[in-house]
Parts: sequence; structure tokens; C-alpha cells
Amino acid sequence: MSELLPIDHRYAGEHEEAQVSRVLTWLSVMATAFLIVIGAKSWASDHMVHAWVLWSFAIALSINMAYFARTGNLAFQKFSLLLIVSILFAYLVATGGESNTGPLWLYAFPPLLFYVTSLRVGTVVLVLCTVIAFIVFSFPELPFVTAEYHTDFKIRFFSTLIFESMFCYILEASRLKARNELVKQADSLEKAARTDELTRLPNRRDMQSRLQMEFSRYQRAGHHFSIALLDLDLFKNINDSAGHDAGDDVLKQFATLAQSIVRQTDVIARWGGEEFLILLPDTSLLQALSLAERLRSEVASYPFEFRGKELPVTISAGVCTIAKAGTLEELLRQADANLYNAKESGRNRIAPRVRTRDEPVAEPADA
Ligand SMILES: Nc1nc2c(ncn2[C@@H]2O[C@H](COP(=O)(O)OP(=O)(O)OP(=O)(O)O)[C@@H](O)[C@H]2O)c(=O)[nH]1
Repeated sequence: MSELLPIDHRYAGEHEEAQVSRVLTWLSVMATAFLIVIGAKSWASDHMVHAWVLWSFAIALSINMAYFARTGNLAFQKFSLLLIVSILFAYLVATGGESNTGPLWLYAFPPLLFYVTSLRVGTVVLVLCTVIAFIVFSFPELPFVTAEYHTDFKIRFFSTLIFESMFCYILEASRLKARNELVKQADSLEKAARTDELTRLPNRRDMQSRLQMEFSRYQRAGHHFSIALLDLDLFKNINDSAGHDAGDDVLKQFATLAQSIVRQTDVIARWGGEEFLILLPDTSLLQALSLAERLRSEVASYPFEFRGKELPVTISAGVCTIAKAGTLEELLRQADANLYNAKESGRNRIAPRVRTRDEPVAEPADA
């Protein structure tokens, strides 16, 4: 039974990754520039150690950018950027930076963290950072802590940081929800654009892209494939005698029957009107003829009916293999010509003719 092609979001995913990586690169460039300038300011104020520490972080960020430009490893870029920024913030909180304003830079962390990681990882890292900041604030006598903060500042700092973190969480959660909603909508639109509304089979557009893919596979690796172009015989008579609804229902019944007969790897699509096309990957002409013949005979003996009334349904088919055609256009043209021959020879048959038990026949020249 054929399935619709799975929607490929790899392109969208890659596009998103590229965008994240661009944002991270720009943030790294800006942070490096800030660190150089603030480091220079500290140098000018005779805070040599602080200046050198800030420049070291600027160097670390530059190395991270250069490494990413060389390897393109986004996961590593994210991880090392977060690590550098976390250590920088820990340093700023512990030393107070310039005039005890270092902790203020921590406000830049929540949006960056949620953007770069997930909501869960971001929350865990933020809680950890808050705990570390709390320890530094509470125990100024710790060996690596040189700054002391006013109680008022500590209370305001924590409450605003927690408020900002929650706000960023909510914003990121709604951004992700909207994004997932859009992806879902794009998914169903894409599916609808590739599905025939009446039979729920892949439509002509979908089949054309599958044919193109199969043809590329044939050109690349020499995998042969065949097609069978099917047409319901004298379908107009069904519409005329039993009504358009009956015709529609017959098309649906035929689609279900045909899907149950073709292999999992074969694809049957509604090619248009009462015409269907089966794509048979890795299938020779003889195998394709045998499948088409089986389908023809199953259809001829299947009790199609509409509102209790039995309807006589048969199909004709033109089969062709890529080995005999060379190009997709020629393949379709030959299958169509064979279908025409099948109709001309009396319908309810396959062309080129296949040898049956009770009717041994030679293959025609156009096979
Ligand atoms: N009910 C219904 N009829 C359709 C649909 N699509 C095409 N048709 C009808 O299919 C009929 C095709 O008629 P023709 O092209 O004359 O072919 P045919 O009667 O099948 O005769 P042969 O192909 O020569 O065997 C037309 O009457 C179309 O209106 C559909 O979706 N539903």
C-alpha cells in the first residue's frame, strides 16, 4: 500500500540552525567588542587584573568563533559559548566587576540561555546560576569572592532576575508553541497539496516528484523501475447510468482495492479523472506486466456496487519500463501509447500483451 511521502522538515531545521548560529556569532562579536572596550576602560582606571581577565574572555570568545567557522559544529559553538558566558558571569558576580555593577550583566543570561538551549535545560542552568549567585552573595568570605553587596541590592537583584527569568520562559514557551503550530499547519497544507481529495491517494503533483526522484535514483545507481498507467473502462457510462456519485464511489472503491494489491514499496496515484499511475521501483517490465495483469483480473472480478446496485468495472493499462524509455517524458509517452493500444484492442486488457495460461501471445514490437 502506498503512503504519502513523509514531509521533509530537514530543510526547515537546517534553516533554523543556520539562523541560531548567525545570532550566536553576532552576539559573540558584540560581547567580544564590549569586553575589549570595558577591559580598556579598566586598564585606564588602573584595574590591570580585571582588564586582563576581561580580555581573556574576549580571546576565548574569538577562539570559539574561529573554531566554529572552521568546523561548523553548532552544538559545540553553543556549549562553549554558554560555558564561557557562565564563567564570565560567575567572575563578575564574585568580584563585582567595575564599581560592584558586575552582577547586572547576569540579566543578559536568561534570554540567551532559553534561545540557545531548551526550556528545561535553560531552567535548570538558570536555577543553578541563581543558587551560585546566592552563595556568593551570602558568603563574601569565600576565597574567590572579593565583592560585597548591600542587602537592598541583593534583594532587588534576585527579585528582578527571577522576574526576568520567568518572563523569558513564558515568551520562549509561547514562541515555541507558535512555531510548532506553524510547522503543523505547513505539514497538513503540504499533505493536502499532495493528496487527491476524493481517493486520498497521492495526486499527480506528488507522483511527478516521486517519478523525478526515482529517475534520479536510476541515473545515479542504475535502479530500474517501471510504471503502469491505468484507466477505468467506459467510465462515462457509469456516470451516465448510475450518476456522478456512483462514479465517485467507484473511484474510491478502486483506489482501496488497488492499494491492497500493490506492494508496500509501490506507489499508486490518481493521475487525473479516471486515470491512475502506479510507480513500481526495482521492477522489470515482466514483473510490472504481471502486477498490472493481476490488478486487471482482480478489478474485473471485484463486486463494485453503489447503493445496492452492482456496477461492472474493468480497467485497461499501459505498462512501460525506464530501461526501454531512457527519459521520464518518453516513459510516460510510451505508457500512454500502450494504454491507447489496450483500449483500441477492446479494453479490459494490458499492453504490451502478456502471455496468459489460456491465451499465449507474442509481445508486440513496442514492448
Ligand atoms: N464521477 C466522476 N467522474 C469523473 C471524475 N473524473 C473524471 N470523470 C469522468 O470520467 C469520464 C471519462 O470519460 P471518457 O474520457 O470518455 O472515457 P471512458 O468513458 O472511461 O472511456 P474509455 O476511457 O475510452 O474507456 C468522463 O465522463 C468524466 O466526467 C470524477 O472525479 N468523478
